[in-house]
Amino acid sequence: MEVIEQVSVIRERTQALRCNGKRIGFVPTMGALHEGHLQLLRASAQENDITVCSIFVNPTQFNNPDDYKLYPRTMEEDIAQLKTVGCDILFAPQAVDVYVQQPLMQFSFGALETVMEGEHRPGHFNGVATIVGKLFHFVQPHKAYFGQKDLQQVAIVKQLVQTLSFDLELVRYPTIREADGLAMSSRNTRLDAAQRQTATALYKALQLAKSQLGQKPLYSIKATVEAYLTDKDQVKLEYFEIADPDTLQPLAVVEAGQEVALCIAAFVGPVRLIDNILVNLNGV
Ligand SMILES: Nc1ncnc2c1ncn2[C@@H]1O[C@H](COP(=O)(O)OP(=O)(O)OP(=O)(O)O)[C@@H](O)[C@H]1O
Ligand SMILES: CC(C)(CO)[C@@H](O)C(=O)[O-]
Ligand code: BAL
Repeated sequence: MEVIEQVSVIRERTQALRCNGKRIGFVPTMGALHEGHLQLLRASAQENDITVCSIFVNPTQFNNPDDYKLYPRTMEEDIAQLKTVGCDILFAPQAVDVYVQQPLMQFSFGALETVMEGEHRPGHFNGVATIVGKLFHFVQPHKAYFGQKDLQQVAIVKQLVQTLSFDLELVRYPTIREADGLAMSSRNTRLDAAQRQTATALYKALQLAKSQLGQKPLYSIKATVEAYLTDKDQVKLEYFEIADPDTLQPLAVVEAGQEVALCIAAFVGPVRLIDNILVNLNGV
């Protein structure tokens, strides 16, 4: 596996690969790799000639300085893992090389950025769109892979691709979970043993809500989830929403045949986690 740090080098490398007719798959990450990332990489390796992974803890998408400072960084282990999943190129740039031009461009994603992650993490999606746009220019992929765990991020990136006419295919890959249901996330490593145990409450809350969909009104389901999590030590719910899976707008009612996204964000101790499931309301 080739490791490239410089923007000018990755540009030249991927440009040459494209000219030679190679199809490039791309998995952008912030490192501290886990099985969720590895599955995206395996899918890319299977579906493309060349797989590029980026590792960059992007400062502009963090709204909380402690979250940025404490974000896990495990480059040596990451490199070892990447070699096992058919990754051809690791792009691991420095912030000074990525952010030469200031100030940042301001994006507008309309209603998509006023709810959930957009509402609770001011500036987050502007930072995500900025770095993802830059990475797409640097890597020039044919196909880019994102996880459903960050469902709203996928919708933002889809809009970015459409608005700026990037010529690539987006893949939304299902969420990979631990055996007890907790969505894999790099931030899970910041949980202590008790918090790790408690963190399963997020997925359980989603399952509880799912079991009531079609049986109870949505406001009552939301109240049930809030009550369930209020009882849990060290858990502070930020939001639970029942939303349209494409627009991410909260729904007031659901209809038979509709697909809905159940989305949650909560602090477990000092660590903010998110999760979601998609539910198809067949026969409701
Ligand atoms: N459990 C998972 N299953 C599938 N894809 C995932 C999972 N976790 C992360 N991804 C995806 O991997 C890509 C890189 O994510 P990132 O590096 O932020 O990891 P992360 O585990 O989501 O970390 P954190 O949530 O702590 O920021 C994103 O597209 C993300 O949605
Ligand atoms: C897409 C991404 C790599 C941009 O920094 C990040 O938001 C992530 O890891 O989900
Ligand atoms: N995995 C999404 C990136 C973030 O939390 O900043």
